[in-house]
Amino acid sequence: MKTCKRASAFFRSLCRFSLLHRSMSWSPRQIRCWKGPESSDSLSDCPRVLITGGLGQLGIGLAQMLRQQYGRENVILSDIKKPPAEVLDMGPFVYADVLDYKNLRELVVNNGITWLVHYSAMLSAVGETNVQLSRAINITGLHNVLDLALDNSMRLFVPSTIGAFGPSSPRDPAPDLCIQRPRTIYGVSKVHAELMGEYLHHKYGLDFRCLRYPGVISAYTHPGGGTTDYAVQIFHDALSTGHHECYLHPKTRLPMMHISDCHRATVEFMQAPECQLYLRTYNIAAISFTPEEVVEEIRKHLPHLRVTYKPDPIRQNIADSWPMRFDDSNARRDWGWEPAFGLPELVTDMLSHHRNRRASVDLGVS
Ligand SMILES: NC(=O)c1ccc[n+]([C@@H]2O[C@H](COP(=O)([O-])OP(=O)(O)OC[C@H]3O[C@@H](n4cnc5c(N)ncnc54)[C@H](O)[C@@H]3O)[C@@H](O)[C@H]2O)c1
Ligand SMILES: C[C@@H](O)[C@H](N)C(=O)O
Repeated sequence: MKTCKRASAFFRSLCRFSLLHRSMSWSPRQIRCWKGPESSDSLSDCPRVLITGGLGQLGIGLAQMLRQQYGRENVILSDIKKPPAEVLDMGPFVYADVLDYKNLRELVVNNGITWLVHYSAMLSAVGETNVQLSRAINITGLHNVLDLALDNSMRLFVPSTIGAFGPSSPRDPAPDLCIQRPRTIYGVSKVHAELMGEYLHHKYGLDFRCLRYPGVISAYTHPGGGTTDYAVQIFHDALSTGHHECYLHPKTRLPMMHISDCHRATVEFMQAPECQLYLRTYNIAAISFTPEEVVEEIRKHLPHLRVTYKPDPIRQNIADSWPMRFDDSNARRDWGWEPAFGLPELVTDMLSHHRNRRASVDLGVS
């Protein structure tokens, strides 16, 4: 609770500062949203957060970052899988299937949830192998959380992705607003989420917030069946066997991001006062690289790394339809987004985490 009070005092003063700072150039919209220091924008109340699909690549780390700011008990992780013991030790966990509306509603009501982070999804590559299930989880599940968020006046975060763009979108860079005609069920469901959330925001005032994440790179958690997964696997392989077989062509460029940048962006965006958000769906960018470029950077640390290329038609096709770079200038302007990790920093950090981890369980390094 102490952490929580400190955090809200900090963000209250930040909000006041930013409103004062912007007073020289107030637009009519900014004036409308200034409701005084104790308005809901002031974040004076500590949020109670529920994360769905929390046992995948991203949920556990986000829960930890939120718990550091708002307290252990105020952030509930949920999923349909059984959590490992160390996750149970970190804080509250509950079973929640996003297809079960009644159970979700009970959780929200009984726990006084005010922020909902909707992470459950089937990612791009695995989604193409089971379109029906993907449609259920990604679209029916989304409708359930939208209804819940609206009925219970929650702040709702739904991540979108570079996969929400398609071959007819501008690819280098892809701006926030442009043609979006993705060719995967994953992409179609994410465009649907962006549009439904924005519609409910404009019609009923739902506090819907959505970031389009690049491919996320993490050392401690494994990716869940996406097209960008090679950029995580290559670090495991580099330190275990010293050989990686890449399923993408060496020159396939995609936007990527270190997991700690992704979590920080999410927390900062959730904390941003409503009056600063001119969009409800923002691109966020950090790095953009090809397999060839990440290999070159890893070889500065591990010169013996051997990489062979065997493009997989499904994932190559998906990657070729996605943006090569993201334009995130709106996020930088509106709520101050700035990544910390470039490619050299990301590679150094990933290798050092993997080395430490392998050493801690007595595994050698190739
Ligand atoms: N990881 C990335 O690179 C990336 C990039 C862009 C966007 N995103 C988005 O971020 C979110 C989290 O991604 P992630 O990488 O952690 O995904 P993940 O695939 O690793 O995890 C998804 C989780 O959803 C859970 N799930 C599946 N069906 C469910 C159901 N019916 N009810 C509740 N939970 C269910 C799974 O058990 C799994 O733990 C997703 O919405 C994803 O689209 C991820
Ligand atoms: C990019 C992102 O949405 C996910 N990592 C995927 O490849 O499907």
